[in-house]
Amino acid sequence: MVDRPKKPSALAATPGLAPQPQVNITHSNSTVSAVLPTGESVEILLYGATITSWKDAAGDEKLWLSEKAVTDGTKAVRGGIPLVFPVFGTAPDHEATSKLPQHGFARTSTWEFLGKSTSESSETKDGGDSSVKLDFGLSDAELSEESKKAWPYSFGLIYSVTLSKDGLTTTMLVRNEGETSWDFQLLMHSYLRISDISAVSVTGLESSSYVDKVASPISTTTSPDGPVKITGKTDRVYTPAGGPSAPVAISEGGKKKFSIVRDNLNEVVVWNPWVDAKSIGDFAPADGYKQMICVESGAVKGWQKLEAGETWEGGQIIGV
Ligand SMILES: O=P(O)(O)OC[C@H]1O[C@H](O)[C@H](O)[C@@H](O)[C@@H]1O
Repeated sequence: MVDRPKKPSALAATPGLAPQPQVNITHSNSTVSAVLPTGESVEILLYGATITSWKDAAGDEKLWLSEKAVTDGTKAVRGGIPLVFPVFGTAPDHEATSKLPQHGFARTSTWEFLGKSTSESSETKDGGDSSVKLDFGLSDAELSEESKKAWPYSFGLIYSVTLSKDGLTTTMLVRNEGETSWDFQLLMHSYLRISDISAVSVTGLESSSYVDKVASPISTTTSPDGPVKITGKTDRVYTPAGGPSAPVAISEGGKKKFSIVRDNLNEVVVWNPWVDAKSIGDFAPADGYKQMICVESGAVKGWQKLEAGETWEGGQIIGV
């Protein structure tokens, strides 16, 4: 060993590394999971970059996942946070995306894990990392031949999932890597876990224009000046009057459970299939609709246009 008589005393006293998040790739490379030193955790399936679990420090699950969710990469996951891109629903009248299946290909493509970054916060007493950011990528190179044929554009997506003790942030960067312009829709389809839908109310959607997809014919109307209660099958696309930065809050029994703030995502889709859940093959238990509410942040009204080389970014923070 090299003798260092002039070794700086600070070096000699350097403490061990502060607690770091543990990030693991498990299940034969199909899942990425991270646990903060404070106990919060997240799990992301590379298939669809679908967040399938998000737990708080006490181990309580925040997301609803169907008991019959298929997680082997053969079908979009029923629950968690699937990603909708480049089309919301189907768009038979929109030439460029008309050949794509419902909600596009992002949720049924296998993403690449690009790595993690951490950040420290003085709030963490022991100086450990207070958040972890996990990045995932998808480009046309990774698409199935079928998807490439249906949507023949060059693109790059970077999806970042940031877990902190205060909540979960998901952001998407969309880049046009090709030489022609194209347009897209995008949605973060969050299935939030609640205990009893009859006790839930949603604020932040008051006096806002919304498309009621359950009404026949589908109609656009303005919501009343009060919280939204779910009392039957609900499928609505709101454009909240307060804009993306005004929180949409989900309370249960008067207690706030989630608060969602958006960036560049102007719409909020509220979905609960109610008793029709029994006709959704991978939705279980059939009365599981009582324990979930989808409050989804998206850019789904009209289209986001990207010229060659342009980048677009949008995201949400789900606070607890
Ligand atoms: O069954 P999926 O294709 O996963 O779609 C589930 C739901 O997604 C969104 O919330 C749409 O607004 C609904 O119309 C749709 O039923």
